Amino acid sequence: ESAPPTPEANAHNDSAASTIPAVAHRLASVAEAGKPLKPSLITAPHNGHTRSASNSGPLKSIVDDLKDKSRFATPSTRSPTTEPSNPFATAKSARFALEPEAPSTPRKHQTTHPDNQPTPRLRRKQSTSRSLSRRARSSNPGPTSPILDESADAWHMEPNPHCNGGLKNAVESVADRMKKKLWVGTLGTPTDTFGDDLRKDIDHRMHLQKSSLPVWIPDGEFQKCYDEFCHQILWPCLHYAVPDAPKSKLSALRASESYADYVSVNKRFADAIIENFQEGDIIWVNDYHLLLLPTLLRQSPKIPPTTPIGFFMHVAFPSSEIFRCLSVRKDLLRGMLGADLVGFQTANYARHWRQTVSRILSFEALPRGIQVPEDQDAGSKGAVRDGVVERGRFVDVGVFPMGIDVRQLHLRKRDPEVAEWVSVLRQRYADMRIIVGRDKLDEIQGVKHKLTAFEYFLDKNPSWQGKVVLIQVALQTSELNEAAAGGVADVVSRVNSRYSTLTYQPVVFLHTQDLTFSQYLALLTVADAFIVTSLREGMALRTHEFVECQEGRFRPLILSEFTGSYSYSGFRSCIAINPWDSRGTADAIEQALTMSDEEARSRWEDLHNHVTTQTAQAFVTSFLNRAVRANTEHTASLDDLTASSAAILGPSQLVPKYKHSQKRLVLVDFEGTLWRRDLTKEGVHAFATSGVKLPAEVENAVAVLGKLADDRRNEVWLLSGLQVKGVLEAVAERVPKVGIVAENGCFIKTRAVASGTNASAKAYGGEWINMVSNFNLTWKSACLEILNYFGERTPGSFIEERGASMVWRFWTGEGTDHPDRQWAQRQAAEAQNHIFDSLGERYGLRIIPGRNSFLVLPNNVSRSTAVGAILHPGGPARPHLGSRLASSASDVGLGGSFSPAAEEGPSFAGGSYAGGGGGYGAMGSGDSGGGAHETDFLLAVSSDEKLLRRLNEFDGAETASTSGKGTDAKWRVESEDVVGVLRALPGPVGGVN
Ligand SMILES: O=P(O)(O)OC[C@H]1O[C@H](O[C@H]2O[C@H](CO)[C@@H](O)[C@H](O)[C@H]2O)[C@H](O)[C@@H](O)[C@@H]1O
Repeated sequence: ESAPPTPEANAHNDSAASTIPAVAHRLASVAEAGKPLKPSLITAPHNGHTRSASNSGPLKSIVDDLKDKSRFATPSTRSPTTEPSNPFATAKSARFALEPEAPSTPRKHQTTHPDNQPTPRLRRKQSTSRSLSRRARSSNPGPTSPILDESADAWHMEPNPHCNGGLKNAVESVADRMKKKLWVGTLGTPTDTFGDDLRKDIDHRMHLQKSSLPVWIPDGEFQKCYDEFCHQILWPCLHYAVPDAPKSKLSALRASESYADYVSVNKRFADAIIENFQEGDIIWVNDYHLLLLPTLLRQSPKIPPTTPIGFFMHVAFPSSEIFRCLSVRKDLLRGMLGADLVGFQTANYARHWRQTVSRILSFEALPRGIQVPEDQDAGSKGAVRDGVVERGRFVDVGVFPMGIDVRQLHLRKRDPEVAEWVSVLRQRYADMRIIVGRDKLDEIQGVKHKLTAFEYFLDKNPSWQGKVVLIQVALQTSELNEAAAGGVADVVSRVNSRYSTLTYQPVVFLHTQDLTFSQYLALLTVADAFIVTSLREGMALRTHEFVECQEGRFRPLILSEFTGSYSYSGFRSCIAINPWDSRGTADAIEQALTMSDEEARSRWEDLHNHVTTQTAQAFVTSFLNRAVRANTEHTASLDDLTASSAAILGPSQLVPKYKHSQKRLVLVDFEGTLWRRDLTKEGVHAFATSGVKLPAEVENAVAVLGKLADDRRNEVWLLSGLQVKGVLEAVAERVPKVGIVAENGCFIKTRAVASGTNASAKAYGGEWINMVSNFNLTWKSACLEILNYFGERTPGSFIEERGASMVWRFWTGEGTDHPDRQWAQRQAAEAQNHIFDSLGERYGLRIIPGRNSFLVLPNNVSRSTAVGAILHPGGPARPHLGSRLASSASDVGLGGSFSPAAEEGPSFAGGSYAGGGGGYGAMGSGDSGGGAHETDFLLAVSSDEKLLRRLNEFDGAETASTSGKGTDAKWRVESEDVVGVLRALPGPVGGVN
């Protein structure tokens, strides 16, 4: 994949030392001295290499192959040897001839063919796949043995064309803002024979000169990890090719062996990073080669939880239906979940990943990320209660489109050498149109599809024969991948044999190593169209480069709909193609070649607008900022947790403060805390109808709440996931002064209070407010249908239908290892998938998986949003406004500035209960007719850790967790003790109660 250049770094073949890059960015204050570093690849000392990872011999260049084939297949149509197909080869001699008049720019920017390098043939061998290059050198002494370095140094560095140049350039583009950084990666050359002294020397120089930390990996292990597991299993799968497709050369057994090496490589990276870790580092792990690394790092006691870890996936991510074919699917996903932030190139890839995690690991997938339950998180234990995940770690998921460093490319294309080659190319193809493509030579990038379509185009349009040339630049990949792409050479050969003449060759097939970056930029500049036919691709930055180079010409881009680039609106102004449709692609070629300048320019402007706004700089800064923010949010409460393991709450901790407070807010969970429900079908249904008699346990608890609510200094709220009808209705009747949150925030019953200061004053409030009245609830019938279907297959399961939400209880028996439970759990996962797929996005639903049940409810509604509404001055849950809002809720949305659509409602932050202003005194104003005091006592007893964490933001809040496990709350309390603690709070002194 091509990428923008930097003055010292050639974009498409120059990249960081890391061939598997993980980046630890040190944002320490020490400024990096000197110029930006030139990316490097270490080459082996010529006499020290005996690696035998493979004995297959050097990879034969496909160009050579092609030339051989063409020679035999099309003798009559070959261009004369004096005019080779490579335009640069021809032009080069012309250029040399012109040199006295047009002095050539020294090749200081040129990294593909530094002047001091060996022959191109040898260089091509060096530039094959990282591990294949090792093979080439190890098994073939003589012409293909390691580069003989005659300089004083025993070894030297050179660029690696297979690295992610886009990433390297992106990071360098913000070098001025990133004071210190360290690239962590592999060397891209066999290293088994390197002795200790050499390794130390390399470590030292890489660190000093390249800010790089080499990870030493045995050759065989690297080869299996990279060429086998990464390229034969993961890469195809991530690009929608099922791993066990017949074309895959790896048996299942080999795949699992190579996975062991993948694990090992990831561990070596983890060890290297951990050993070199410095307090304050941000760790940025890049791409699919290192999926396990985030969790390996997160589990290390040497990496503090406050270290931001970001993971970015440069390549595509498929639908869960494809990913689930991987035998190690769970391990890979868990590996990624160690990050604070997981980033993707497009919203679709991000969505696929969230769905895959939800389906395969059964974790809650929210629009903003993944909730990892505590018992699934590294090293912690806990439970999910009544369908609500109480505690765990949150992993943010975001979309960060990779871009190019437009500024640098702009500078680079002004290089006189580029202009020189532009003029050479114009002469060379004076009467012809040029279509350019640049791809990695594996099946996924669809080179064969492109060539087939081009052949079809020439066939269908004889008038274009002799007038258009396709210049295809190819980046070699591993032997196996190239085999999979098999047939490219044949198609080139066939097209050339069909349409070549003495002076015309329709397809010019070049390797990246056959041309310099200046030449490539010149090609992009003179191109009449650029064509990408990837069957699937993460982004495709070469499209960005083409657009930038077309400033002034504005010729069109022919782009596969299956690239990341295409998913951005600016890129919709390309000529879109389905690469599998040769006919359609041929039509697109014709459209591109005949497009009016006016139309082409208008399309180009849209494309260019994207390229110049979604830049490399924007990519790096937004990713790192979000990773830091995510970590800050995730660990804010952990600080408290680690500092104080919550003590047991008893009345003595509350009474003094309570006694001396005037405005109090008490929030208490209902089921699971005040009421231990019978969760059998009979037990649940017995209390879900109107007119139920409250169980004694509940009667007792609500009497205590009622008494508290009688104190006019107190505002008491019951928090529940249950529907209104049934028990909550009865509670509301029994204790009208207690406010109630039902269905996790879908409904709120305001407190019934008196408006004046004496007992005869008129009571108001006490209405049920529908907080989701603007949500379309028609999803419920479709959801019921799905659940009924799965219910029939899951003995003992039943549905708990509520007003705006629904619970499927798939297991009510004992034990977690029961085979029937395992079956039920699988059915539950399937049911969730169906609901999520068919209804999730359409209706804005979320699914919260529990241990034996799952809950389906509207997005962005939770106990936290409900408490936001309670705290919000003048909000829908304020008694004095309740009546008005009850009737007009659907007109005004969800109440003034408060809106549950803001995911978790209004921020509670602010350090006082008053929230954003107006004073939490509004809470008391219902009773007092307008008190201006702020609440000075807040007690929350809950198992909802998210809620407790948010309430902790208020100074002096007394938060108590009933979850029975690790908590961020200030206190712990057993559910059965809650009523006792509340009862011990002193009754009112004076007043009207
Ligand atoms: O060949 P690999 O070492 O396995 O690496 C995979 C490819 O990574 C880079 O491309 C990916 O990232 C680009 C920048 O974000 C993106 O534009 C592209 O679509 C991705 O596939 C690298 O540039 C390629 O050369 C590698 O093949």
